[in-house]
Amino acid sequence: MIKPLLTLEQLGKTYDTKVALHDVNFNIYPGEFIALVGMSGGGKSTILRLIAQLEQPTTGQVQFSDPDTTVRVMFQNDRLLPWMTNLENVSFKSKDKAERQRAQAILNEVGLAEFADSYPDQLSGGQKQRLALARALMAQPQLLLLDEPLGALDALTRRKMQVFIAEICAKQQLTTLLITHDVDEAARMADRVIVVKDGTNVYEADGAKDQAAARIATVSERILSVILHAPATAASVNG
Ligand SMILES: Nc1ncnc2c1ncn2[C@@H]1O[C@H](COP(=O)(O)OP(=O)(O)OP(=O)(O)O)[C@@H](O)[C@H]1O
Repeated sequence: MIKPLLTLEQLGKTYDTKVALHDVNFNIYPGEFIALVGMSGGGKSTILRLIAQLEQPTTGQVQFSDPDTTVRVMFQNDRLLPWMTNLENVSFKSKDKAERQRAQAILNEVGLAEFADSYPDQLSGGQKQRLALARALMAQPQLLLLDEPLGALDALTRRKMQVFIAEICAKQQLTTLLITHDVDEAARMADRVIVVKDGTNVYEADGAKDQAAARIATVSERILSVILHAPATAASVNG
């Protein structure tokens, strides 16, 4: 049996009296692309912050099979440094020649070869997100967390970036967790879609990655119906 990269076990988070998460249980396996989808306030970002260890859970745990697993997060707000060139944003101004060459190779990989010496403000929204992705890839993460990375893009650029990111992650067999409000995006990009509702994971569906449009539509419809209608009870967790 394949060992999970990490396990979320009975995970819960309470802020003062507000229960943000309760009874979250799922595994993430090496190489898979998971999407967490659900309505605003459901708890998706809290799950991501607990996985990234930016916060500690109130109950339960996030258990990595290897405690040295490298995790990187890419946010919607691209967090690029405007005073550094695009190459420096990826290499973090490393003095090491091999590191600079690796940064340039990653820039080439994300289609920004000719933008190495310009600055983030000279890039379009989609290009900025490619740069943010390049920066995350530079760390050679075993787990990439994507927190609504495409939310600010226009519809066409967003579609292009969905394909682009899914292809890069598949090519590098990079374990990826995407958070999104967009049910179609989840179905299109992920191997597995987990619906998060009222602070817990209520449903899982196989994604439709690389499949025909009709299948994506069917998967999306099923997920949407769960988001809108299924009660978020413990009995339906993973059901
Ligand atoms: N620091 C905090 N203090 C108090 N409550 C919080 C805090 N962070 C999150 N919450 C609450 O926890 C719940 C889950 O929030 P979370 O941001 O995880 O949801 P989400 O599904 O990611 O929403 P969105 O899609 O809008 O980002 C919400 O009710 C939110 O108000």
